[in-house]
Amino acid sequence: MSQDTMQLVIVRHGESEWNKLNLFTGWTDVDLTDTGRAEAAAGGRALKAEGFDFDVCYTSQLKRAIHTLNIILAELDREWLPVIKSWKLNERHYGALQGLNKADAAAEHGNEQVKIWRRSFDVQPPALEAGDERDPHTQEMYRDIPSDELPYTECLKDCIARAWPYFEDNILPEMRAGKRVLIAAHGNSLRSLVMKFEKLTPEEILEVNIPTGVPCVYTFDKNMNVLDKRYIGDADAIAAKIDAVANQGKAK
Ligand SMILES: O=C(O)[C@H](O)COP(=O)(O)O
Repeated sequence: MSQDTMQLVIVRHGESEWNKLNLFTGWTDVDLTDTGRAEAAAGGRALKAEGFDFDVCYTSQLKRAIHTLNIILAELDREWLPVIKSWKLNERHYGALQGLNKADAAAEHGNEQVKIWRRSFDVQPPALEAGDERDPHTQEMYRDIPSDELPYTECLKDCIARAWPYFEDNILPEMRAGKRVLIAAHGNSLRSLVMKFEKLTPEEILEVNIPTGVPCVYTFDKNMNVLDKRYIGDADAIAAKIDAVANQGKAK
């Protein structure tokens, strides 16, 4: 990397148990499926084949992202790298939709409503009731997080409001210092970063879907303008995966 450019690799976790069942997941802490583990391993091998190396890694507090990162690091023989976990990179909180089937929700509420819940910039899904068993305020995982920072639901705008300052305050300084950074996170926490990286409008981000387990490399100039963006892997297979994500919210 020349001193004038900065490189960042982002990867969405591989297929999770709830991706497979097509359930709204959000902060539900489900694991990867065998397919998801295989996707992560393939992503790691693709990075290795292209000669990528990293100095520091970031992920969320959710095991599907953590395990994806671990599998990639194993493929790269870099399990010793520092890994920083933050809830600020968690998936967008899907509120009371968490646990519902996306296609069933579309059959009940219509494809358009489900697309708004999934992809709109500033429409929140219905919120959890305080004390619901899914309420992060009651979960051990978040016991150190100030209660007023934890959500009951989030739209993309809310997710950006926590993920972007985290990126600017913690990750960007490492990139500016010349560190090669890998982020393993989630469909919508990564869409939050992508919207800011690519300066997309709310209309443009609506059509962005991120495939599972495929590393995406960004090259920035020192003012964080994107010079290049590319997914690593077979273009047709990646396009099919992106389509599959977009179609998850359609009635069968
Ligand atoms: O939280 C979820 O259900 C997924 O991780 C992302 O879902 P989406 O593509 O429906 O937003």
